[in-house]
Amino acid sequence: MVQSSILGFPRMGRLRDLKKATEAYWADKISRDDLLAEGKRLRLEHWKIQKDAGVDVIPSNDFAFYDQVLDHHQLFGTIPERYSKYNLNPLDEYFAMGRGLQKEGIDVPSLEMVKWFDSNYHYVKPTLQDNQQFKLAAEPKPVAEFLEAKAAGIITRPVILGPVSFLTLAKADRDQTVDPITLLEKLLPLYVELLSKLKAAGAEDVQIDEPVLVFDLAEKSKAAFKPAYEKIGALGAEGPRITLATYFGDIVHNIDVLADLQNLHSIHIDLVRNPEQLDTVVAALGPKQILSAGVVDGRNIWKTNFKAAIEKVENAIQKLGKDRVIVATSSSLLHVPHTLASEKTLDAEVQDWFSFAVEKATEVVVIAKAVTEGPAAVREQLEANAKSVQARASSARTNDPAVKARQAAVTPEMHNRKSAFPERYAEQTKTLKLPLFPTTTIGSFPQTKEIRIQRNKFTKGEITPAEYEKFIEKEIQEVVKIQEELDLDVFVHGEPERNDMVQYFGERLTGYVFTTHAWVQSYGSRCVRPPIIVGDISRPAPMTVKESKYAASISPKPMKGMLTGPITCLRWSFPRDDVHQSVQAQQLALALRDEVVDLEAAGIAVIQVDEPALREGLPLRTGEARAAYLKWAVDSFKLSTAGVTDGTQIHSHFCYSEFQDFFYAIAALDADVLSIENSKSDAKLLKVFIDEAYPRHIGPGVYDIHSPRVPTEQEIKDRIEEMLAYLSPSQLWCNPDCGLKTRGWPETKAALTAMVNAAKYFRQKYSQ
Ligand SMILES: Nc1nc2c(c(=O)[nH]1)N[C@@H](CNc1ccc(C(=O)N[C@@H](CCC(=O)N[C@@H](CCC(=O)N[C@@H](CCC(=O)O)C(=O)O)C(=O)O)C(=O)O)cc1)CN2
Ligand code: MET
Ligand SMILES: [Zn+2]
Repeated sequence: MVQSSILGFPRMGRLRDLKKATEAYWADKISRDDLLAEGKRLRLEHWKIQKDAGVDVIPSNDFAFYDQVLDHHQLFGTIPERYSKYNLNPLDEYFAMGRGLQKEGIDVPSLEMVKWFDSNYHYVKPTLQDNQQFKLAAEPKPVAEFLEAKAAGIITRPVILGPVSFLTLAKADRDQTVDPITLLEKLLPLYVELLSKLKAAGAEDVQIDEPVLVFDLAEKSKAAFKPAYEKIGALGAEGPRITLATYFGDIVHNIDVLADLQNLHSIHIDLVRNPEQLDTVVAALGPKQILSAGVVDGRNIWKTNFKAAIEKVENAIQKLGKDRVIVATSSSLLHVPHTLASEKTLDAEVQDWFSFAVEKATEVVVIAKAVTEGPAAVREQLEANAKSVQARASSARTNDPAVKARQAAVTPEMHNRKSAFPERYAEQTKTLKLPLFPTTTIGSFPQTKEIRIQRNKFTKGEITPAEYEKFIEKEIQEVVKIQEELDLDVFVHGEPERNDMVQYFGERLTGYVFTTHAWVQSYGSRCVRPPIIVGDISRPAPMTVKESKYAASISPKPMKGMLTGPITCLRWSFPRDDVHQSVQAQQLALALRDEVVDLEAAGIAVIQVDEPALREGLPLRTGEARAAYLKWAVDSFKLSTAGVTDGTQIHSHFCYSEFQDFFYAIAALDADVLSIENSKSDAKLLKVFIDEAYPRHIGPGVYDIHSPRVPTEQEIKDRIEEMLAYLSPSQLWCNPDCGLKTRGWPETKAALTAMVNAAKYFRQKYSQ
């Protein structure tokens, strides 16, 4: 019998229950026991959903209160001393690492958070010491959660991050020099101990994720697989059967590693992203090894094409036999929303094209049944599926001849500004007249409860568009006044009208549909509701001009217009899977180009086009694919921004990624001013500016906005001082790491006051 399996389930709950409980706990509105109980309730509910759907292999330990990678810090006893020294209870210590803590004499920033592979999920980077010791937690979470499920009558397959991935994704702590992979020998006994404990608790199977196998691995990481899995495999019958899971790419370039993994029970591969790897991987399996075939997409919301998925699985069965193949999701379902059943406002035509986590659970079961018992056993489901796949392929929604015609008319010149930076800058200074170390913010100001309540009322029709507009104007007045008081140099309107920087644009563009409950975890308690691209994209009307124009009309200082760039709109949406992403990006770029030109015409002389997702779209492996991506991605940004005159200053913004090895691409965008997250990634990034001899203006973030912690003026001065070792005073801007929407007002004002004071200090110093 061919089994069905899921690699991980979204943990927020149907109505973002985990987010609500976690934030209530942080606000001291519920107790620790309440939060722990809510976590337990959600885990149970999610196991039951999968069990009721008929899924054979159900994951556990895929749950986390903040991030599943961060969990391993407590699991392995690698909590940096700056957190452990307070002897907090484990939950608070865990949140302190995730989001920092500033309370009752405690003042500690969070650990660094970065993108999880090429997704919009963020993990907390394991951070290790030169003299790192490891110690398995007394009650390891994977064991506890396995037992919890078992007590409810559900036998699960616990998931843990593998040792090679844990160490490869880790970094040395600030001021430490250790290369984490060299700690393998010390770490391995903990895996052995944990696996024995899991086995003793009754776990027959464990999923060990080694997603780094899809990278071009450094030799040291690659060589670590052999000793790691020899040791783990040596447990034999004393340990559980191991499924080694890879996803988000193929493992063909690392196929020789499989020879060292022959004592593992099964190997999971992503056959949605890279179906062509099947033959190579099958050929490299040991004689008894099982293939876990990831054929149901864990990263997108399109209904699985059963016919195509069944063909892939049948292909594997032909070579391996029915008892050596498992049907699985391509990756964890963490990246898709909970259930389509919550969507009450989607057009029926498109609703039938989608499948979220709950629906995907049924999909793996149907596919497994089809290949086990034959198609007749699930005839009805197969017929219904073929019908929706066909309906989507032939829908008039997907094809807009006017958009196609406009794309055909794009010329190379449309990608370039009229003059080079020095001439542009000369024009810009005529109108802008900025001081040295100009201060600005990244766009959003706190999205207060009041803003969300008013927007909610507006969405529900409880207040009129005019009333909502009036409310937004009042908010803009407020942030303009505050920016005046803070004495910032380039103002923003604060983005109060935006629910999210991508969703907002999705809601205003033709070719998109959007949802009401389709939330996906982005980091910690924060979620996004990615809009869905279903057809060709165009802009029926200006999207941001009204608010920017209003803000400029009441502000004495330059007002920065604020847009989300084409690549970020694409990456943070659920994209189409029927046309290449470069086509979708160009359509977005053309829509945004019109918006940029309209903003300029409305008198907005500084326009920021955010592209924080540019880096995450970079193919995970080096080589030709990367060059091809960068060509169309950079072109899309340039196409969206190059319609303006020299005197209009184009800014762009980057955050949430490691940029050291990517700065050349950001430089290629030819933006006049960049703001780039820097405050947690040490001086590595700064060094690049010298290496690249970066010629334009730049504001590396001077403080971390992900934490409620307020930086001191001295800290900010130290940051700027550090930057001045790499950049000249005339090119440096002063700004936070990212937008302030997730922050409260008191900490925002305090932090910006410190920032403005620090900028003034250097302005004074360098103007003498
Ligand atoms: N798409 C996207 N990806 C991104 C980022 C980003 O800004 N956008 N930033 C980076 C980090 N990720 C982030 C992701 C989310 C949030 C964030 O603040 N999310 C909000 C939700 C934002 C939102 O869409 N809010 C809506 C809906 C708000 C809401 O919850 N409404 C309530 C009702 C209103 C109420 O009583 O609060 C409901 O629907 O139940 C709005 O403002 O209108 C949250 O989780 O709290 C921040 C950063 C990288 N990736
Ligand atoms: N302009 C946006 C903001 O300030 C940029 C955010 S990047 C994730 O929120
Ligand atoms: Zn940002």
